[in-house]
Amino acid sequence: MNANTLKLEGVAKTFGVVRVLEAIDLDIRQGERHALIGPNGAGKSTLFNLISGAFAPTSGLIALNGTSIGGLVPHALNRAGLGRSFQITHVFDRLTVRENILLAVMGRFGKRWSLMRIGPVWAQIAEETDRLIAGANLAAQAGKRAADLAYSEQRAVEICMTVGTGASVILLDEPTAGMSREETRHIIEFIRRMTEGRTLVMVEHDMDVVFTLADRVSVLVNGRILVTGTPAEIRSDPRVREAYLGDGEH
Ligand SMILES: Nc1ncnc2c1ncn2[C@@H]1O[C@H](COP(=O)(O)OP(=O)(O)OP(=O)(O)O)[C@@H](O)[C@H]1O
Repeated sequence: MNANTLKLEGVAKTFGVVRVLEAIDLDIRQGERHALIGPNGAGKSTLFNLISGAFAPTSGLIALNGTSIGGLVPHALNRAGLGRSFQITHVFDRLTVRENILLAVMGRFGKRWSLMRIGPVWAQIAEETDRLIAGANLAAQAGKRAADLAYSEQRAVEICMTVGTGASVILLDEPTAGMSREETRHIIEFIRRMTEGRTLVMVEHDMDVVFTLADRVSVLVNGRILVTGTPAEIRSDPRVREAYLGDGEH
């Protein structure tokens, strides 16, 4: 049994002649919250896209619980227990908050949309949907169309949908992008609650979020992992300061 939920070994990605990622080794441990940070253009999104199956690696191994997943299509990854939320919101605008989240939870229970939602499985689906809605403080919005929500509320719906699929590894791409301080504070608490007992991998620019939420942080610079460590280790690492935190950009 492999203790590392997600393992990357020698992962590289080139686009044409451009080598974007090189020799990436990364061990994401079961149950940890792991942040990927780095200066603009370091390769964070590319790495995230490789892990979530949007791109296949040019070389190297990506394994989930000891099984290679490199190059699997997203729905196959989903079945393997990996759930991804996107930087660009992927909720269904015309459906209500509850319907959106219900859809994600239904998928987990292998159910399709139906008007006859009776029986023990549907009761379980409804219960889980309501638990997510309550956890995200979305009860007052449950009957509203997703299109009519504030941006931060749409992001919360999206995170509920990702968690609702039952994924044991949750991937979040800049979960607080475009949010106010207050919204950010709220969503951090929400993510913390929702990922309890699961593994979280996130790309995040906001250092307050990273240092508050992450158990470990990997710093990516020029397509390579410069260092992986606890927030305290990362904060005090002179290489990180030089390469990233000290560049005055963030
Ligand atoms: N499809 C592509 N074709 C060619 N080059 C690409 C492609 N996607 C990304 N790149 C290049 O790869 C490098 C890394 O990009 P990436 O978006 O992964 O960085 P990032 O760390 O996420 O940056 P940011 O913080 O600005 O989002 C950049 O130089 C980018 O121009």
